[in-house]
Amino acid sequence: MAVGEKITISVIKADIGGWPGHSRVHPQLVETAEEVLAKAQEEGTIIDFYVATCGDDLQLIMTHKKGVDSSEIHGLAWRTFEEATKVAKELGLYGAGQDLLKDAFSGNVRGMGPGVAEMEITLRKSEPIVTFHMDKTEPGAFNLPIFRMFADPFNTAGLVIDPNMHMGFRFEVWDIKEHKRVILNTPEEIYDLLALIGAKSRYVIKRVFPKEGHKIAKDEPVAVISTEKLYEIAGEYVGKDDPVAIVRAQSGLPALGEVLEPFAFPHLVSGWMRGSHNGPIMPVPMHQANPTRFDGPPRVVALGWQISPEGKLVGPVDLFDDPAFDGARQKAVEIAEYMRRHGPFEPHRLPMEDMEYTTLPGVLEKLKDRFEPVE
Ligand SMILES: O=C(COP(=O)(O)O)[C@@H](O)[C@H](O)[C@H](O)COP(=O)(O)O
Ligand SMILES: [Mg+2]
Ligand SMILES: [Mg+2]
Ligand SMILES: [Mg+2]
Repeated sequence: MAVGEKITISVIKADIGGWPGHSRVHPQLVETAEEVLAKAQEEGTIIDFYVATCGDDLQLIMTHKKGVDSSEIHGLAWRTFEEATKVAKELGLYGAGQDLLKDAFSGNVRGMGPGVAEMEITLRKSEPIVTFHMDKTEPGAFNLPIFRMFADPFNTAGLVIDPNMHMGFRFEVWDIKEHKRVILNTPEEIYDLLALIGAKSRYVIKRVFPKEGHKIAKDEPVAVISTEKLYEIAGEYVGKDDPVAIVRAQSGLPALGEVLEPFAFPHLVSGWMRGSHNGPIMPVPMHQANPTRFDGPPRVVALGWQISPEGKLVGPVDLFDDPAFDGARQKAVEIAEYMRRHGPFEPHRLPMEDMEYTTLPGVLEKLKDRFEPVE
């Protein structure tokens, strides 16, 4: 492994049991995952790994040479989750195995419950990356911050003043209902992009790419977000997707501080209690990523890394463990209070269309026959 060679970074995550309720991951699950991954590292399957947590989600961060969608790496993640699920069951943790929706692994964890963000990149001389980890929300929660990082000159000064970024970026957007995708160029198609990604429960940013002429090849992602939709897999509400993302930084890409800047504003996301409420996303260090109030408010953790020339993960640096984000946390508390005062009313509660994927239709079913025509 050396600078200029291809390396893959995979973040694969699943909720395999909460402690207590849906609030956090028990340390024994982290230890179990570490043991399985350490063995895989010894055997040479992966180069390096780190086991992170956000709320009740266990997150495996791995570097390797097997490319994206590798059955070996996905199989390793699946086995790791299975081993940790055994421990979750022994401890009687809540919702043990919650996100493992299929019984047997079939080559790829996509569509089986876990969330996946992976990118294969050509290692730069110095490779700073940030992995983001969210709990109690959905992939569309990344739309606003990723847009700001790569397309908003009021967030990212480099778009205006760095000749290496001035040409803008390309956004791959998925329509997660119709299972289609489109690539839009910024800055020229910013309004089209916003027309889609403002509808964050349907259109989600999957990847960001550089444009022709950038130092990084045009087909190499500079950001990738997990976009799995659990309710479509399970056919019933089994918790939110709780997405993850990987973002590369510096040297013709947003600087580390430009990557973090969008989270100084705790924007409203859907999720929170029962995946059914809008609320602010609170940027927190890992030790504070434990949703409590009304099972929330939703959290986001940012871990900073340098990838060494050998492909090692040098880190993590817990980036929101900084008083510079105290204001955002305080603002999130204020917004949480304001939203909570609405109780079961929209727009705190999600609109009916989004409630279809929760347990509410089960409640409405019993009223069905009591409706009569209005003259
Ligand atoms: O959204 C939630 C959990 O999501 P998650 O597991 O983090 O994907 C929680 O608010 C639960 O929906 C809530 O605690 C009720 O849980 P159950 O009692 O139905 O398991
Ligand atoms: Mg859970
Ligand atoms: Mg969760
Ligand atoms: Mg979940």
